[in-house]
Amino acid sequence: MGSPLANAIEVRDVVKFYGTVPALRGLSFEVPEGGRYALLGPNGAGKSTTLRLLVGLMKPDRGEVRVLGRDPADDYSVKAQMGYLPEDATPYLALTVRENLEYIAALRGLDDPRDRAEKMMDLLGLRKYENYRVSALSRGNVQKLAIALAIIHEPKVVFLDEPLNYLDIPTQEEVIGVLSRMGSTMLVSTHIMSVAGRLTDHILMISGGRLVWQGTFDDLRRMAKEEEPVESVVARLMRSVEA
Ligand SMILES: Nc1ncnc2c1ncn2[C@@H]1O[C@H](COP(=O)(O)OP(=O)(O)OP(=O)(O)O)[C@@H](O)[C@H]1O
Repeated sequence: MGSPLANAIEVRDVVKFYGTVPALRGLSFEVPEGGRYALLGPNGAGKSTTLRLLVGLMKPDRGEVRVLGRDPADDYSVKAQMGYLPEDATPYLALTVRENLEYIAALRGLDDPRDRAEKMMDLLGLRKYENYRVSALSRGNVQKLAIALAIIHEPKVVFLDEPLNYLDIPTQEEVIGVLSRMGSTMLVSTHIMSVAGRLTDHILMISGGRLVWQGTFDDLRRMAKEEEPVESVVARLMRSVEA
């Protein structure tokens, strides 16, 4: 479906209000198939809203969003090809780790939910908690399970909202390894530059509901003055827009 150069994600002139609060004010960007892009911006920039529109939970007030060429709010077949990790995702609290994985694998229509659950537990180091109810897990292990549930069906396009929240450093490395080995198109929302740098190779910087800059990490590094850390280049770009 589509040529190798097709865009997996398209956001065109999108405006979104919550009541009278503007969250997005004419946001546009594209992510090519197989691209690994970060949506980087300060608190309240509109990152989570953008992901909610892209997974079809809401519709834009103006403009359009497309995933694999289709409107995610109207087309259920495209949802089968997407994975979504919301911010602070909570799996079913009364079910065990294994039960959550098998249940979601079954709902996703996968051939062998049990096998798939086994695979995800091994991949994300959840095996020793397989019979724990979610309510008894540490917050970090809840996050790992939520990531496993988002990618259990090997989606073509993955939307991850602050995926490394709550994870300790070794676990972050483990999760970065798992996500990096996936061939999916990936859009990762974060306000932390180092998270963007570990998981993606292209930055979409947003502030105040608009795209303010985009480019690669090399582009950013080239913009750095002598000895200037990349984080400070990002802060400079954000300030230049707010001013
Ligand atoms: N349910 C809501 N009702 C009213 N306003 C909202 C709602 N959700 C978000 N907003 C507002 O919309 C704007 C964008 O919010 P959004 O959560 O998309 O930003 P964000 O970049 O994800 O922020 P954060 O990094 O803090 O999660 C903010 O001004 C926020 O206060």
